[in-house]
Amino acid sequence: MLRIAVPNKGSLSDAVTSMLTEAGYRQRRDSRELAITDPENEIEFFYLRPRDIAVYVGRGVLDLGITGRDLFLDADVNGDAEELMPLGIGKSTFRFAGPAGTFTDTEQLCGKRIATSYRVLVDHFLKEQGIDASTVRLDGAIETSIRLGVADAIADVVETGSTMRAAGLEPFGVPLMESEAVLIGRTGHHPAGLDVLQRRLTGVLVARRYVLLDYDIRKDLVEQASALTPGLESPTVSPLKDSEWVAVRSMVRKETTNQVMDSLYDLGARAILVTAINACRI
Ligand SMILES: Nc1ncnc2c1ncn2[C@@H]1O[C@H](COP(=O)(O)OP(=O)(O)OP(=O)(O)O)[C@@H](O)[C@H]1O
Ligand SMILES: O=P(O)(O)OC[C@H]1O[C@H](OP(=O)(O)OP(=O)(O)O)[C@H](O)[C@@H]1O
Ligand SMILES: [Mg+2]
Repeated sequence: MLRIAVPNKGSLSDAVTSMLTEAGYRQRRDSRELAITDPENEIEFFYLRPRDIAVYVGRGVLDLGITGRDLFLDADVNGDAEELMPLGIGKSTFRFAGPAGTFTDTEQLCGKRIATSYRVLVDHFLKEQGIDASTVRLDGAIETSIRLGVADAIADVVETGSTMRAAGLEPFGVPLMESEAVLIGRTGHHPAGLDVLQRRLTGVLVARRYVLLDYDIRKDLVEQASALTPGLESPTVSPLKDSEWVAVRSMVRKETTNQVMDSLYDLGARAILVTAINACRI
């Protein structure tokens, strides 16, 4: 049985649970459940603090885990765990910030105190950049630390940026990293069932990112139309009763759908239909 750790609460929890449900796995109904078994898929889910997940995987106690890339790196498991695939959810940027108008560059952090919940990540970055600053490890509400005099700057997760703005802070310098939820596994280990899990998760990602586009087009325009809708491999072209025309079916990135439809219409395509993809295996 495959044993996998998933976030029990926080920003990643609901998104990861939805993704696993879409991928056909049983998920807990009650947030007090600590673990559940999905016997049909031979997989066991353990609901753990996202910050701890890399530790369980790195020590080989659990086969796999889903956590934030930033949390994974901050757990500092010495290469015992590795990132297997990004999941496109829980996206954030990790940035330095200070009182508006104070800092413009990370070099100005020399000799300053930086508050963060991600001390390993920040210390590593400072060392790499040769910046001699000290870090203050706090659990949360990092933004308040400057006003209370515990730190001069902060390093924290930014999603929309509204928390920082509300605290009168401004991000500065290059971001330390871009994060999102990732599937992690023990380094060099390939447990039975991992391939199926990855195929299913990829299926969810593709179903979320693409739609199916159908349209009719005059046969002599099919090459030009295919250039607009190349699909993942190659569009399906089927004959119509009217031998001058063909029907084309192709997968298209969701966010480009309307532009592609406009271009197809201008080219002469008609009966352009968009259908959502519920599930797929690529
Ligand atoms: N708006 C956000 N706030 C915090 N973390 C976020 C946000 N958006 C995405 N994330 C990601 O979620 C993970 C942090 O989740 P975690 O559960 O540890 O903290 P949290 O969501 O702040 O919850 P809490 O502070 O209540 O424990 C990180 O990988 C982070 O990059
Ligand atoms: O850029 P935003 O969309 O505003 O989101 C980022 C903020 O959300 C998180 O705080 P959280 O609400 O988890 O509180 P915490 O500091 O107690 O963890 C994080 O630590 C940032 O403060
Ligand atoms: Mg938080």
